[in-house]
Amino acid sequence: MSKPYRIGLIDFANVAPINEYLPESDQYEIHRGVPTEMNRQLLAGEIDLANISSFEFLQNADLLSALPDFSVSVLGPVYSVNLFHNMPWEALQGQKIALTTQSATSVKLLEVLLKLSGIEAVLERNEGTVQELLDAGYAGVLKIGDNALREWYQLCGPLEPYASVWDIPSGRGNIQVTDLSMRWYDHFGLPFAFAVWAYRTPPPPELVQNLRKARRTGLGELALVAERNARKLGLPEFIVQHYLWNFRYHLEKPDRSGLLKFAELVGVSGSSLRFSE
Ligand SMILES: C=C(O[C@@H]1C=C(C(=O)O)C=C[C@H]1O)C(=O)O
Repeated sequence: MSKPYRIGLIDFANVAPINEYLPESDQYEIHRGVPTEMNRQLLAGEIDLANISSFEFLQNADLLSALPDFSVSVLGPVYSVNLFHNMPWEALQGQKIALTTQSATSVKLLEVLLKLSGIEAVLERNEGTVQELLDAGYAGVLKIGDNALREWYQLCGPLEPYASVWDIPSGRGNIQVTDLSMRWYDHFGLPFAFAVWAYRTPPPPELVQNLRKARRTGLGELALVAERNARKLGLPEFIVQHYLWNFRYHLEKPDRSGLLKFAELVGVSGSSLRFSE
């Protein structure tokens, strides 16, 4: 019997509406991890297809193709890709910023956004809570995924279930939160695509169909997905529900335009990108 196809899934709540509904099959084997682990494993050939950082896809366009209709994108705020900083954005010039080790895309996005403001900061990988890292002398801390969402709510919450989005605070005390995809939107008016589903070996059609079915079921049952993940994260259900319904999972034309803009800014030619199944 030939080796089963290996798929890598990021175990963040933002992909739970797809991942929690992907059935087991003897056609494929499931691996799980944070984005940087999935990026590495896909490039090392340890897995065949994975939900990976869009920046890694751009950088390895010669090796990778992406499924044409899957992404983790947002238009405006994402709530889970946050720079927490204890001085104004403009004052970050020359300051130290701690970067999560889980991210490739968001680290590059931060670099792009700082550069657009003419800011050169000292970027270093370092893990810890936002408070620990600020106490250690960093002026900014970049977090993504579940940790970022939790730290954001800890700082900016509690919120009333029926509060207007316009009333969400963007920080507390001396800590401000810059939501990177919101800042991207302010610059370009485009969605930002954080992740795509990329592969080296074309996937069995059954897997692609199962991913599409999983997404449809998961989005249809979003309240249940939110309830389970809220429990896991220790957050109110309405927060996780709002977080999840805000994502754009289909890599539609606006998301591709955002991805192409990002490609241009990081010096990758859009025509080198392959989207097929
Ligand atoms: C929106 C997010 O997107 C994630 C961010 C990634 C990155 O920065 O490399 C990779 C995969 C995405 O799922 C998030 O996890 O908060």
